[in-house]
Amino acid sequence: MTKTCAELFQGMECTIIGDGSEEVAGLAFRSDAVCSGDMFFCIVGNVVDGHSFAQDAIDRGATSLVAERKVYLADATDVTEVVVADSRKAMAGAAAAFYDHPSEGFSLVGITGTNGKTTTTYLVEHIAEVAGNRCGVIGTVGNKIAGIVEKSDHTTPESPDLQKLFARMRDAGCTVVTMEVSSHALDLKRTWGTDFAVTAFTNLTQDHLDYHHTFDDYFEAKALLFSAAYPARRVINIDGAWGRELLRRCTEAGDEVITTGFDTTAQIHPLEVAFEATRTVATLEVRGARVEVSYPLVGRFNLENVMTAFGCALSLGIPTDVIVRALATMPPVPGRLEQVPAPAGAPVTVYVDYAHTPDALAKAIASIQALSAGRTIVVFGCGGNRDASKRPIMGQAALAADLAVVTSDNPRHEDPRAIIDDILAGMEGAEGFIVEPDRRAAIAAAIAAAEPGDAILLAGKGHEDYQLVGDEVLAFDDRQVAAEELIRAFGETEND
Ligand SMILES: CC(=O)N[C@H]1[C@@H](OP(=O)(O)OP(=O)(O)OC[C@H]2O[C@@H](n3ccc(=O)[nH]c3=O)[C@H](O)[C@@H]2O)O[C@H](CO)[C@@H](O)[C@@H]1O[C@H](C)C(=O)N[C@@H](C)C(=O)N[C@H](CCC(=O)O)C(=O)O
Ligand SMILES: Nc1ncnc2c1ncn2[C@@H]1O[C@H](COP(=O)(O)OP(=O)(O)OP(=O)(O)O)[C@@H](O)[C@H]1O
Repeated sequence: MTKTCAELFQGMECTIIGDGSEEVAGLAFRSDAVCSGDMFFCIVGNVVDGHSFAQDAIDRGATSLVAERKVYLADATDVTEVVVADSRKAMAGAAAAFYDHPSEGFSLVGITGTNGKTTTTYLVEHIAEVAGNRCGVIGTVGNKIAGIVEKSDHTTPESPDLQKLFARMRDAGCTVVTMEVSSHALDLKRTWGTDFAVTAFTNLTQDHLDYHHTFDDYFEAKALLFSAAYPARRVINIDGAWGRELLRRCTEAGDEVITTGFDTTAQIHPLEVAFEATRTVATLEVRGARVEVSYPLVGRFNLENVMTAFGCALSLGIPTDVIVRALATMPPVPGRLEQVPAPAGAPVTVYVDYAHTPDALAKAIASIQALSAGRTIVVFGCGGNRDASKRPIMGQAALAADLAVVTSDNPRHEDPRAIIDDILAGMEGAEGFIVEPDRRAAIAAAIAAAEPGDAILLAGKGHEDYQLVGDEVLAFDDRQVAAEELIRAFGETEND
């Protein structure tokens, strides 16, 4: 059912210039995407001022404008103009109203943190499904409605796209939706006006300082999800100082909190753990009770994600025995410590992992080392036109492996060799690493350098099946390339 302009802004502080009674057909924030009857939101961006596209939007058929200053109207036109203090907040609020506040129609779990968001959302989805829910998922790998996956452009979509997606999930009968909430999204108010049942924090380590500039600002963006703007039950990993600060704030605010982590004071923490080749078996203390879990994910960091997901599931009211049963059958998460199929008898094991932050790279290398008796070889690079300050730290982290192969990872508009030079600044004094800007050749070099029993970690691209070079999206899938190079090195027959 369509809404009028005035209905979308009911209860919001704004000045409506014009009639306000016409129906709004849709919401647009890009002038070139405007359709007839749309409401166009003028947003002051980091690159351009969206107010300068108001005329363009009207010419394309917009019948109402939302702006932070009066931009368009000569007095007697049939275009309604809504003047607000903050166009992004207004857009998110109007979008929630446009779709009848869909997030109130299911239990929404919002997960934020530098690493582990995707994995934790998948874990919560699986547990909720086993508990009998129909689920929606929103995140980096794609959006899922009751098991059907769609590609996504953003980890957390812009508010009109997000609310539309929520509405589709509500209309499809989803009872639990689990979503990744990026720091960009929180800062840009994409989730404003959304009703969360549970918000969860995984960790905070270096990333995205190209956008947030300082660690404090990065943290404050994440912390918004735990502020009065988003009342919810909280799940907080308290292994790091940032998590403990969040806990302090949430406790002070009187929020209901479940703490998780290796920290023995956490309400959910491990007592004993065995990291096996294809699964992890652990005894957890869960709010004072001993709980045995066994799940087919590997790596120490995944235990952190499992504990966070456990906390989210308890916050949703899912019983412990159902959570334990669900964890036992957890499907793999695409591109997260995923083993590449190898020819029979190939003496090396190759893993693909999405580690593209220094902390993730360090933890992925440590996880591989714990799984493998041989040496660990890491192939990695850093993205172009993204946080350059993390490059030398990634280089340093890679030195934990026995051999590092430095290569390209979505160079975008930067020269791959210049990116590699930034990485090498963190590897000064180290010996024996290989530099190979061509990612396929780098993977081949790692396989050629491997000795029987070695494990190779291809870090950075995970589930991605492309390489971003300039404006081009070139087909490139680490999993496929590694499988081909393994066949080239060791023959044709594949293992199961
Ligand atoms: C850094 C960032 O997030 N930027 C977002 C921001 O862009 P901006 O402030 O630069 O916008 P701008 O280009 O100056 O334009 C200002 C306004 O004019 C409008 N415009 C612009 C040109 C035009 O011809 N017509 C028009 O109407 C734009 O739609 C915009 O509303 O606002 C735009 C929409 O208003 C977003 O599309 C854009 O996301 C860009 C595409 C992006 O790449 N974002 C990434 C970094 C992002 O959000 N990533 C996180 C996850 C990160 C992670 O964890 O890895 C995510 O949640 O996806
Ligand atoms: N709890 C964790 N702590 C540190 N590193 C982790 C953790 N969980 C996953 N990782 C590492 O981060 C990589 C990405 O994991 P995941 O996709 O779950 O995180 P994310 O927060 O969604 O990342 P992004 O925001 O970049 O999509 C994994 O491949 C792994 O290397």
